[in-house]
Amino acid sequence: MNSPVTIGAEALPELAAYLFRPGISRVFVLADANTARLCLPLLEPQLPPDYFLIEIPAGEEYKRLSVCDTVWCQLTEQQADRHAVLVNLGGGVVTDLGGFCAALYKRGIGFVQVPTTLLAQVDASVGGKTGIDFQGFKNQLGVFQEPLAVFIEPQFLETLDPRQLKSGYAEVLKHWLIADAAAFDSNRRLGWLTDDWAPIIRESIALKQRIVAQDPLEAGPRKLLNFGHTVGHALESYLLTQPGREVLHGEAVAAGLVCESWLSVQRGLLPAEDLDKIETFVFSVFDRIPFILLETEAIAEFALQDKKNEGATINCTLLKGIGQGVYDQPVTLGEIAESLRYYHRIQS
Ligand SMILES: NC(=O)c1ccc[n+]([C@@H]2O[C@H](COP(=O)([O-])OP(=O)(O)OC[C@H]3O[C@@H](n4cnc5c(N)ncnc54)[C@H](O)[C@@H]3O)[C@@H](O)[C@H]2O)c1
Ligand SMILES: O=C(O)C(=O)C[C@@H](O)[C@H](O)[C@H](O)COP(=O)(O)O
Ligand SMILES: [Zn+2]
Repeated sequence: MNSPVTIGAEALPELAAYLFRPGISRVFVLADANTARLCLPLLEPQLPPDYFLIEIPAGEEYKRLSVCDTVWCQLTEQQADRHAVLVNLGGGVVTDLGGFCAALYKRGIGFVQVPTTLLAQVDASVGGKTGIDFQGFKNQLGVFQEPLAVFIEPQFLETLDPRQLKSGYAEVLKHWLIADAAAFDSNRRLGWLTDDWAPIIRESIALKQRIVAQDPLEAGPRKLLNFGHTVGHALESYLLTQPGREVLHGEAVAAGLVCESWLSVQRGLLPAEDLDKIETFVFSVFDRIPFILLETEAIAEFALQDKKNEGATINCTLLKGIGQGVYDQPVTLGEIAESLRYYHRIQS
């Protein structure tokens, strides 16, 4: 069942009411260095006075096991019991890692998500995927565990870097491509920037929750939400191994949307003019990610660890039209590399 989500100015007051309920022994807040500084001041008046802050460093490189160790150590030192609640205040790194830590601590304590990036507000905070990166592979360790509730205050986005806003927009675009052709069409005319994110957040969350409700453990239709991620995660993971060339999750997903749309055309599923519309929209928002042709095979190899795969078969989510995703489409390593070469060609 989907967790309850509150979006808007009422979100933080509702969180306060939630945390003051009887039965919660202590409130722990997990934040990264940036959200502790920039977002905690807005949240703090809503927290019980004896809350305990656990602060971790910011960035994807810290979505890793050693950081979970420090979180579990602090929970243990503070004698957190099973009735403690962890409030994850941050972007997708904090909501993924915090959810994972909460799910494992004493076999599971409750957690709530307070997402502070656009990416986490439209995607990462809902649906119950939690996890960390391992051995260079994205989200290699994780569990499905729904939060107790999600509280979304769009005001947090006011301090967010525009590059991070764009990164979140890639997941919004993904949602439209798999299931909402009308939104894709109207927004490609309007452009990506807005000063009112609330309606976009509301619609994205509703669309994601509809899909998750059908298939919470990703045995079938939830794979639609992974469109762009077979190639996107491969590119993101490869570039994480290249100091100074790291890209944001959403930036890699945006490239993945183009590559996997191209694969959809190659399969005869998507008309070429739709690929053209998708590319035009993507490149109106995102810069091209630079890599050289010699790197395409090494990037593609990361797709061998994709979680949708079955044995040696790489299963991709593709499009059979704008707004119509289709999952479990086998593709070869060679085709993935070819899609990256296509992306490289349109870069130059
Ligand atoms: N679980 C899921 O369903 C799901 C979905 C999509 C992405 N993800 C994961 O989410 C992660 C990416 O999340 P992200 O893009 O939010 O990155 P992030 O958590 O690293 O946040 C991006 C940066 O913004 C800073 N920040 C956060 N909120 C801020 C604010 N309000 N003002 C100023 N700075 C702020 C952070 O400190 C960080 O430096 C990836 O690891 C990805 O795999 C998970
Ligand atoms: O919620 C989902 O399902 C998704 O696939 C959403 C993705 O945007 C997200 O990046 C997710 O973490 C990817 O999961 P993974 O199973 O491919 O690691
Ligand atoms: Zn994603």
